[in-house]
Amino acid sequence: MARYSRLPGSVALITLHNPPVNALSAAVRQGIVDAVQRALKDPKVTSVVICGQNGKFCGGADIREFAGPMSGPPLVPMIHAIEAVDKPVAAAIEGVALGGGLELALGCHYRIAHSKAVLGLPEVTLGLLPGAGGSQRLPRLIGLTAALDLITTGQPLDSRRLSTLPCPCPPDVDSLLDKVMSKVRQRSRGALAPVACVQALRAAASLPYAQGMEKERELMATLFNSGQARALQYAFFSQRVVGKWSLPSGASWDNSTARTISKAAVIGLGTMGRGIVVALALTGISVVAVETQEKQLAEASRVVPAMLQREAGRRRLATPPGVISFSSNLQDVSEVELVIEAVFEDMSLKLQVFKHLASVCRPGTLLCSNTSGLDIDQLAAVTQSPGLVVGMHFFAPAHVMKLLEVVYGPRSSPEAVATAMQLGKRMGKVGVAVGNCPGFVGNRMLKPYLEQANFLLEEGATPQQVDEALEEFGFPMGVFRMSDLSGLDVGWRIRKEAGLTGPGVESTRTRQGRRYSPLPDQMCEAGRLGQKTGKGWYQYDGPGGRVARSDPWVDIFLETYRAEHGLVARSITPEEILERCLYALINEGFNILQDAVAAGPEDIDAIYVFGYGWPRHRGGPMFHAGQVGLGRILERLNHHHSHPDVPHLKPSTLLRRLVAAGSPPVQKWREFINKERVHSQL
Ligand SMILES: CCCCCCC[C@H](O)CC(=O)SCCNC(=O)CCNC(=O)[C@H](O)C(C)(C)COP(=O)([O-])OP(=O)([O-])OC[C@H]1O[C@@H](n2cnc3c(N)ncnc32)[C@H](O)[C@@H]1OP(=O)([O-])[O-]
Repeated sequence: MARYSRLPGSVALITLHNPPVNALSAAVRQGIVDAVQRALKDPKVTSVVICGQNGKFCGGADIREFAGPMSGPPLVPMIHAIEAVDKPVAAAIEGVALGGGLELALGCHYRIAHSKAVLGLPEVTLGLLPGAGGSQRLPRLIGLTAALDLITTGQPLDSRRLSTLPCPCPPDVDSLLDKVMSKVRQRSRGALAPVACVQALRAAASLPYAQGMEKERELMATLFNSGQARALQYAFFSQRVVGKWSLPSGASWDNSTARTISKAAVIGLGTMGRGIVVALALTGISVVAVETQEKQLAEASRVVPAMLQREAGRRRLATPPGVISFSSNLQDVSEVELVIEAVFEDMSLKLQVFKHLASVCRPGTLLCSNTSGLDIDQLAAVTQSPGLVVGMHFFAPAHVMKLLEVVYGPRSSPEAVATAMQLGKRMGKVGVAVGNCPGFVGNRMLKPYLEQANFLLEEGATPQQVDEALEEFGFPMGVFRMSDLSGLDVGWRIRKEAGLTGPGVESTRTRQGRRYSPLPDQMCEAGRLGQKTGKGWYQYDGPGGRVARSDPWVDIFLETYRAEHGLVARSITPEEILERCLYALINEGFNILQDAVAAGPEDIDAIYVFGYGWPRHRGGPMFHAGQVGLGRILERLNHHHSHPDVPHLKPSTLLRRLVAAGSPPVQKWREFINKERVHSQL
């Protein structure tokens, strides 16, 4: 027989009871069948354990029964039925698990054995074979070679511990490990942990257990004390910290209520708009996708459903995607709860769209702009409810990239911010609430970084040198390769709109009172817009080509430019490239914290890790500043700033104050900034 009992809580215990070895007699089999049924029916039971009475799991089929006609439930379907139940079943093995006993355990979902337990399939010694699934399940569990040995000899085994087993390896183990190592190094450039993981597994494959453990200990000690582990753990927490957003008004994630959106609209179906439509639909939201240009609308109606299908398939979604309806008429957004405008990055066009939306949408509709840096307040000002306007700055491709900057203005309501943040979360984004200023956080910091990269070209560096230094640091792509990918004309248009370049603007190296490098403008004027034209800072196989090769044209172009402006090329080290580009970016990060555009360093770091390719194992720019040492950053900024031809590196007041306060760790900066603000030091 088999006894059924329910342990305190939710575990059902089935105890085989048939002394002396709990052989699987007809009565025991019947007992197991009944007990399993009971466990399944009891809603309080969530898992089942099978064990044997008196410290013996089971000695196998009852050999005595073989002599006569079989009665009771047959063993094979009984074990099948156990394997098929949807509550987890574990075999707790003490003493022996032999023959049918081990086959019963193999049908369970988990097996746990006492160190002194003996397991085996001795049927062969009785002129049989393991006929209750043992010959089929065991090789699947332990591999063919070991199963062959066990089943053909019938020899029992001690219950082995993993530490006593050799590591099963393919014959070409070294080439496998070499291949994985080079893949890992390429994928996670400069990251220590993935490399150490491969080294630890190499030790498992090639060394006895004790030596393998020693290697594991050594590797772990190195990782544990590395800055990278601290950076990655910081990145883990900063991702969570940004979800707990707060606004200067005191509104925050825990005192603001978000609306649940079920119907939304996207205006403008260029690259960004299409990605946003897909991202929304993937969450189950019904989307009205509006595009007024006929050609663009026809193309989007063809491309977007395919994108959605591909992405839904890739994510194996539980929720079916929302329905997308395409329209050329802005009037069709009148019934939605939220609109995301994603038209061309042109203020007058956006203002026009917002005015139109304000008249078409029903009162209370949230109006969001996917701008990468334009003034949200200006857009809010042309609507009846400025409180319902926020920026939702997505990153291309919008259905893939994790970052979402949620931009609030002084008039944005907590409800609007909470709704945009919650919507971002539903889309699987890392939403970061940021204040309104040109470029918000990400692009505002990018500007001095790009400026320094251009100045470095003027002073003697090549695009390759700059890119190599940045890629060596851990960026997936250097600044010039990235610029070729996204198109040089994007920045050109913005600079033209800002009056920095274009017809009538004098070609000097100082514009609007600041040093300016016209190099990128001149590249655009020469038709070199990047990958799309097959030529940019690099040359490609043709328009749309992906493989960047250095281009002698660019070298001559730079030499001519330097000659025209009387600049003498000097040799520039990778260290200087990193200092000039990264410290400029970091310095702007301090200005942003000082201006309260970002609530804390974690917000900036999450933005850079999730949206700008900052290597995660370096935590983010602000964390990196802490690791380099704030004093050192300040000293290098001062050094470069004092040079007459390296402008825009004046150290931020906040950085100076932090250094004066003894460079507190990054986790203390928020508190420090708040205190300084109270005492009006910032
Ligand atoms: C369509 C068909 C489907 C078929 C399904 C096939 C299922 C399966 O693959 C076939 C099997 O399991 S084949 C089975 C595979 N299993 C095996 O071959 C295991 C055979 N058993 C052993 O090797 C040893 O008995 C143990 C190591 C279990 C205990 O050793 P120990 O502590 O020195 O004790 P001890 O002194 O040795 O025995 C004590 C008493 O128990 C008695 N008894 C024991 N097993 C019995 C059994 N299965 N049955 C009945 N009785 C069994 C034993 O006779 C003795 O009785 P007695 O009246 O007091 O004299």
